[in-house]
Amino acid sequence: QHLIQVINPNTSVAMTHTIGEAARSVAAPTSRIVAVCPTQGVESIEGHFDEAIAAVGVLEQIKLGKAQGASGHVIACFGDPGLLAARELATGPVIGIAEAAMHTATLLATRFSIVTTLPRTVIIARHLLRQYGFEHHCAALHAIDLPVLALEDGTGLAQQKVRERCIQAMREDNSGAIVLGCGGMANLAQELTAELGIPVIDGVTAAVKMVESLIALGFGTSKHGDLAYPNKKPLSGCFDMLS
Ligand SMILES: O=C(O)C[C@H]1NC(=O)NC1=O
Repeated sequence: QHLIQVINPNTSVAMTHTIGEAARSVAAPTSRIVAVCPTQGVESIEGHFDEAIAAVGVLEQIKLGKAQGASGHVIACFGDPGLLAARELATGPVIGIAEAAMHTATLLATRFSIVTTLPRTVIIARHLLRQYGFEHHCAALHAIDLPVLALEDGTGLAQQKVRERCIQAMREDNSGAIVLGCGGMANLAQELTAELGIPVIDGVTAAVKMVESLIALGFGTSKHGDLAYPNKKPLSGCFDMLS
């Protein structure tokens, strides 16, 4: 059995549950999924400020996951906050849900669209497309213009908006696939794929399978170069927990 730690970088317990359930729904019998979120931080991540705060919580969870024997880690927020810092700390593979969903989309279609929450998250997704080299693969980005936690408010409004935006994207963008741009949308992908007849990709499930593949191939995060373990030095104040 391999323990795979799935980290929801925001502190929403409801979203952590949604993410954990999605991860378990695709996990191999040889995988044990543990879904966690930071003990302190921000309840939803909707910009660079939130991502900076969340990144510290991600690092704390990576450290805890390593101590529990995790073979790999998923960062289950569409901004992939703290991804490279987490890779320095980790021994096993660390996959962000944005990169996982984007990579998966490029294996299934020549162009994909992204449906996410807020307009400002669309801009951050553009930064990620550039960082990961997928700018030319992404036909368009759409926002449902609702806050992240609307996905957990129980009204179903956000889920309906995601569905409408996906249908619109399929009609207008000439994309062969759609990427869901929020960890809280993880439980929508399967139904939307069946209804729309094109791959609607959630990064949580995609990342879990990628981590499993890398573990099965015998790969961990490279420790040669800039993802080597951090240089040892004293960490003061609240950062002592990362020592
Ligand atoms: O920015 C977003 O919409 C997505 C991102 N925020 C968050 O708290 N979890 C996420 O996946």
